[in-house]
Formats: sequence, C-alpha cells, structure tokens
Amino acid sequence: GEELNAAGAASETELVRPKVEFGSLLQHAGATKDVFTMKEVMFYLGQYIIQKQLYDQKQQHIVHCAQDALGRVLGVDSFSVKEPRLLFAMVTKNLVAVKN
Ligand SMILES: COc1nc(N(C)C)ncc1-n1nc2c(c1C(C)C)[C@H](c1ccc(C#N)cc1)N(c1cc(Cl)c[nH]c1=O)C2=O
Repeated sequence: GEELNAAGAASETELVRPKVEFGSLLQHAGATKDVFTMKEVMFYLGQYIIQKQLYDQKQQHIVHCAQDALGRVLGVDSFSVKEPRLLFAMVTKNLVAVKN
C-alpha cells in the first residue's frame, strides 16, 4: 500500500549515521563511510551475515547471532529474515537520522 511505498522511497533517500559499535560492524562488512541510506545499511548487514555464515544451515531464514557482535548491537540471540518489521526496529535503534 501507500505506507510501504513511502518506506521504500525513504530507504533510498533519507540518510542515517550508525552508532559507534554498529558502524564498526558495517566497516567489517566492507563499508567505507559514516553516512548511509537504509538500503545500504541492509546491504552491508546482509553481506556481514553471509560472509560470517550466521544463518542456520537447516532453516536458512534464521540468523544466529548470540556469539557475534551482531547479536550485541541488535539485542537478540537470533531472528528471522522473514520478520522485516522486527528487523527494521532492531536496526533503527542503532542509527541516528541525518538532517540534509
Ligand atoms: C539469512 O539470510 C539469507 N540467507 C540466504 N542463504 C542462501 C543462506 N540467502 C538470502 C538471505 N537473505 N534474505 C534476506 C537477506 C538475506 C541475506 C543478504 C542476509 C536480507 C537481510 C537480512 C537481514 C539483515 C540484517 N541484519 C540484512 C539483510 N533481507 C532483507 C530484509 C529486510 Cl527487512 C530488508 N532488506 C533485506 O535485504 C532478506 O530478506
């Protein structure tokens, strides 16, 4: 609906600055800057998860992060990639909006 389109548009126009620990996690995933779009944040987090193979080998939509910095910044031991609202809520806690 309208609200999803708005969220989609925001993911590519509004800029965010990660809080310190979250920022170093994104750099570990290859990021080379301090300010991102939401789309970029999700891209780098996704690369981080795949590179470190944090997904469950059997149920591959489940991410296990209790033993990883990702779990500390998101505040959970595991989550499902099929829960977008929960995921965005956890990620946005680690971001500060940048007024442009
Ligand atoms: C375990 O996950 C996968 N495993 C496999 N295997 C073959 C094992 N293939 C694809 C995925 N996968 N599905 C989705 C995503 C991935 C990879 C890139 C992690 C991304 C995503 C999920 C979580 C975070 C965080 N923290 C960041 C990005 N994602 C997204 C979820 C949302 Cl809510 C927004 N944007 C996304 O790209 C999905 O739906």
